[in-house]
Amino acid sequence: MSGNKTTVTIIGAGIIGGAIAEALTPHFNVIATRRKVHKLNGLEEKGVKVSQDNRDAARKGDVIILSVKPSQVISVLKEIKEEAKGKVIISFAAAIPTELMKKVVSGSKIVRAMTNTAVKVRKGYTLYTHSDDLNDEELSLLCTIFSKLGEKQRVDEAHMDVLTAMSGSGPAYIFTVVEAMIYGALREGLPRALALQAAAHTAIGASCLLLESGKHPAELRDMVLTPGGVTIDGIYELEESRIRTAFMKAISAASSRARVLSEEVRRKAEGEIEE
Ligand SMILES: NC(=O)C1=CN([C@@H]2O[C@H](COP(=O)(O)OP(=O)(O)OC[C@H]3O[C@@H](n4cnc5c(N)ncnc54)[C@H](OP(=O)(O)O)[C@@H]3O)[C@@H](O)[C@H]2O)C=CC1
Ligand SMILES: O=C(O)[C@@H]1CCC=N1
Repeated sequence: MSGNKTTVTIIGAGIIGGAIAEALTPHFNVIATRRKVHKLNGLEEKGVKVSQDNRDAARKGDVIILSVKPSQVISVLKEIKEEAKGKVIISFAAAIPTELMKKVVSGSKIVRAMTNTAVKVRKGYTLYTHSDDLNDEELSLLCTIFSKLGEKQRVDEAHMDVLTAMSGSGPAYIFTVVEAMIYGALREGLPRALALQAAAHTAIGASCLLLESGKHPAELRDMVLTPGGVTIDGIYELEESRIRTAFMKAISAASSRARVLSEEVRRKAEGEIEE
């Protein structure tokens, strides 16, 4: 705690850690680390304290966020083990189970979270699961931290790999769809900027309608299909391209990759823990 504010330490402030640092800075004291510390100059200008020293940053943090690559999680946990004792560690790494992290830092309380790059505009969707040793104050702090990133939801850890493939990876799929729609419009001669605005606002509107109406997407899609009208011809083309199969396969492939990654890290970590 520095002054009245809680200190949040972010270890591995790259794409997602940097976005989290920016989102939390107005509300907390934030310390961010990475090895190439000069790359954090932009964050420093926004009020984040930057450092190369993970252990010192972990010592100063009331809560520690880990946003290094999955393959780096275990070695960073070992490095900060003493400084993180008794504290909450929130890992945003894909595919690393809480139980594996707990083996390395048994004296810390572990939260496994997944969010997405929409944190940059405070519209992230954060899924999280945690060990059962967090007290009410820590749980409340957790909710405050996640709500500064966008929407949040606690889930069963069994769902985390698929949710990583859905919500963590999801912006990449949505951008693929939006990009493809823009290309379609360009083929028809629409100006580039107008095509982008039309695709992006349509995506926002459709998402809001889906969430607010509570209706199934199939029902909402049907409402757009005027008999003998325009949209059904577009949908006919998409169905011929097996677009739904393509997306189903994408989610399955990414989920499988998360499970493989998890196994790879576990095997490597178990070797290191036994040493
Ligand atoms: N990108 C995304 O959309 C999402 C990513 N994630 C998860 O977040 C994590 C990070 O992903 P992402 O931000 O994309 O990757 P990045 O490579 O952008 O970020 C990782 C950061 O960790 C730093 N780092 C590496 N080793 C250390 C170390 N020993 N000590 C301190 N910092 C270190 C790296 O900087 P340097 O080399 O300078 O040390 C780098 O900036 C992953 O585990 C990923 O699964 C979760 C949700 C979404
Ligand atoms: O692709 C990845 O592994 C990370 C996790 C979710 C989004 N990016």
